Amino acid sequence: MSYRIGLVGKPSVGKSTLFNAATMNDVPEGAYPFTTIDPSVGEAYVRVDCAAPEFDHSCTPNTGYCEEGVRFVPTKLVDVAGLVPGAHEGRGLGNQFLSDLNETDVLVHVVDFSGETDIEGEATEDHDPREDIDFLEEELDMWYLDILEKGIERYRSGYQGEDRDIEVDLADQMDAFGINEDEMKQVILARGLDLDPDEWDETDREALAREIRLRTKPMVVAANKMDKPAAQENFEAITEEEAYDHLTFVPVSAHAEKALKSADEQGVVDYRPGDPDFEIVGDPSDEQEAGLEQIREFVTEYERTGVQRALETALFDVLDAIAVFPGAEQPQEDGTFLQDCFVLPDGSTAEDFAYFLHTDIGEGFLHATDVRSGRQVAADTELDHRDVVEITTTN
Ligand SMILES: Nc1nc2c(ncn2[C@@H]2O[C@H](COP(=O)(O)OP(=O)(O)OP(=O)(O)O)[C@@H](O)[C@H]2O)c(=O)[nH]1
Repeated sequence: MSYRIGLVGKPSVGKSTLFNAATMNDVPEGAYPFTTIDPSVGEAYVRVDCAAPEFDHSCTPNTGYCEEGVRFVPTKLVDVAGLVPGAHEGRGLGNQFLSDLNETDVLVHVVDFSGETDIEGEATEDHDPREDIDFLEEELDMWYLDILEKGIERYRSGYQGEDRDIEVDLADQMDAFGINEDEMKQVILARGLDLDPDEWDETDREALAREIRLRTKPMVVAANKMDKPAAQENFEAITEEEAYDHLTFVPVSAHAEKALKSADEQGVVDYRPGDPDFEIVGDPSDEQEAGLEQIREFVTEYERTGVQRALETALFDVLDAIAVFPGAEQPQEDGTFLQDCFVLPDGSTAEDFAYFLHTDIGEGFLHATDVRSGRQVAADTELDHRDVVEITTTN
């Protein structure tokens, strides 16, 4: 499997700029693990510190690429179009939008923090970005609530037989969100509720829907247009507020990332995507140089342009996924080394990893070796981010 990061946002917030910047990559031909004719799905990369230098070898990536010790691991970026606010007029989110959302593992909500686009995406001044953040969350919660209510009806109708447990019917109904019975039960009990929906009032049902949404559709807010002073002010204020503690914010200038990647392609700068700085190596015009220096000020202050960081935060912080290298201490006979780096769910064990590589490897699993320490690792040991693991099988 490959993770899918969904990019959402109302019109004119810079979603296309961010999508293009993240997927505009000068990678060697044949480095693409998947080709797609769907323009809304692009290949982006997440950065992982390569393990190869620790073994004094260079890696030979099968997919993605490696630049000076940083591995760029492919991930899918999906432009989920169709977030057109209007639900305040009772329109709600479109079905296509919702079904596309279902196919993503984590969301990056692009919000124009400069306040220069109104809720419909038209140019304005002093628009409050909180409205956009709240809007998407509330709409998602209503969507979840709708499905939760259907699950409750299903339980009440006794459709699945008399002795069904509520968590079973709810988990069945909400299957597409990837929540199982145990997790459903946990959510209900954590809210201090009985396992009987007749005891729940509307507030309880709304709270359950929200909790399930937060667990199954985690989100990063990409605070875009942070190169503008108004955006910076909004960012400072909003990220301080308790009401937004449950969200992860990343300051972004999609503009800056795109400009740096273009300048890098033109040979004007040397820039590795996601780095906190760049070097001017070509011969820019005065105007271009002034623009680049402005960008430098921004990336220095905010440490990076934020485009890479938004994607990495989504996978590695919000989803808590881990990147694992299958490998051995020495290069293969053909000279290849650490060809792969896979992104796996949080909590993956050595055995899960074996099955991930191939069913035969999973079925023949004997033991795993942590290549750094040379120690054997049991089947049920949870792996860590950046582990290098060799699997030994019976066949
Ligand atoms: N200052 C600034 N402007 C940006 C940034 N990112 C995008 N923009 C500008 O914002 C406007 C909208 O950007 P788009 O990328 O077209 O926005 P979108 O969200 O894809 O809009 P639609 O295509 O209408 O859905 C353009 O004029 C961009 O140049 C940024 O980081 N900083």
